[in-house]
Amino acid sequence: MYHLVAGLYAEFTKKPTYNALLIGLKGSGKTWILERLRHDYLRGRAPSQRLPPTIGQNVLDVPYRRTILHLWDLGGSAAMRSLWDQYLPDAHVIVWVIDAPRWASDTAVADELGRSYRAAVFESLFPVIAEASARAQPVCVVVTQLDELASDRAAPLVREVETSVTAEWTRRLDDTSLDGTLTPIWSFQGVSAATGDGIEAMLDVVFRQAQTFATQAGS
Ligand SMILES: Nc1nc2c(ncn2[C@@H]2O[C@H](COP(=O)(O)OP(=O)(O)OP(=O)(O)O)[C@@H](O)[C@H]2O)c(=O)[nH]1
Ligand SMILES: [Mg+2]
Repeated sequence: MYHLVAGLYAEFTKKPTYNALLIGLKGSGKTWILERLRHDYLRGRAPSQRLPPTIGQNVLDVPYRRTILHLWDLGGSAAMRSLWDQYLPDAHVIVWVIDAPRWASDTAVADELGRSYRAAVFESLFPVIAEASARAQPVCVVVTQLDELASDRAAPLVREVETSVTAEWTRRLDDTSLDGTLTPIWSFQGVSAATGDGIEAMLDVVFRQAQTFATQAGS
């Protein structure tokens, strides 16, 4: 009897869980965002320079609005990207992380065949957006490390990323055989994992996107 009651109680009080997948180029700041959330919502340590590049995945469950946001943070190096495909289908929301200083300077990235940072972002982001759009999964593009810019440049840079990414997406749709009816459900957020600025607003947007997708998909 006890087990039955305990089982029913556990089932009754179980919180909905939404999966958020953090991806983006190596060194963009995914793990720092995860550690900032751990710090702000689970009283963990603030992110530090001692964090190594991610090999495989980091996981964090953030309690938020009577639900659990289950975050997967995957390594961004080219060798790690085959992992992304394995996680994509189970994500309720995809969080794509862009590093503001590198976007602003747009210098060549050695690990990305010497492409400029923006070109490397586009090359790796658009297949993910195409796949996500086909499944109606939402994408939150997060521009991070904004504390590295002068304060009056942060908001314009986030807008510039939005304009640039949406224009490039439209251009590629026109140029390729991608289905022209694919419409990304995306949002753009600016944060600093170092200071915590914008993190709460980002979490709220990510949560709402995940919840809407899960409700519509019945998952
Ligand atoms: N100033 C500042 N630096 C940051 C911030 N976020 C990340 N960094 C810097 O960027 C480096 C890389 O950040 P990570 O979070 O490890 O990058 P990642 O995207 O997880 O990289 P991989 O695991 O290799 O894919 C950190 O060691 C910090 O030096 C931020 O918000 N502000
Ligand atoms: Mg990492």
